[in-house]
Amino acid sequence: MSTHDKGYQIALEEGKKGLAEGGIPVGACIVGSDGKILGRGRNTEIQNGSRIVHGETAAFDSDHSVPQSAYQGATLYTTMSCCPMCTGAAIWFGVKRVVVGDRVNYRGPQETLEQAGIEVIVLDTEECIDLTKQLIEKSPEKWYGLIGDK
Ligand SMILES: Nc1ccnc(=O)[nH]1
Repeated sequence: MSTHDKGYQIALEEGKKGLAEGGIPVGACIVGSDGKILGRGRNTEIQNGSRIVHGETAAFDSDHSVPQSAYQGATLYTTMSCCPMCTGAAIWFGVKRVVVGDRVNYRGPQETLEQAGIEVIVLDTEECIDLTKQLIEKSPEKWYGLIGDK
C-alpha cells in the first residue's frame, strides 16, 4: 500500500477537487479485493449543506450498481483519518483495510477499526497533510466549525 496505488491517487484527486470547491478537502476511494474501483467521492458538507456526506460515505454511496457484497474485503483509501461515523461505515460494509493519507490534522478512532479486524495503514503524506493545512490557512472557520475542534 503506497502513494502509487490508484486508490490513493483517486482519493487525493477528490480531496483536491474539494479544496478547489471551497469545501473540506477530504477525498476517498474504495478498491475491491480484485482491484476494481468500487467508488470515489469527497466531503461535500459545505458545498451541499450536508452534515453526513464525508469523503468516505460519499465513496460508499457513489455507485449504486455495485452490489453491497463487493465491499467485503475491499480497501478504503481516504486522505484523512476516519471519523467515528465513517469508522462505522467501514465496519458496516466489511472493508478489510483502510489506508489513511493524513492523521496529523485529525485523528479518529483508529483502534475501533483495528478491534473490528480492519488493518489500518497510515501514510501521513505531505500532500494529504497539506490539503488541510491550505484550508486552515485560508478558511480556519470552516475547519474549526466542522472537524478541527473534534
Ligand atoms: N476522515 C474524514 C474526516 C472528516 N471529514 C471527512 O470527510 N473525512
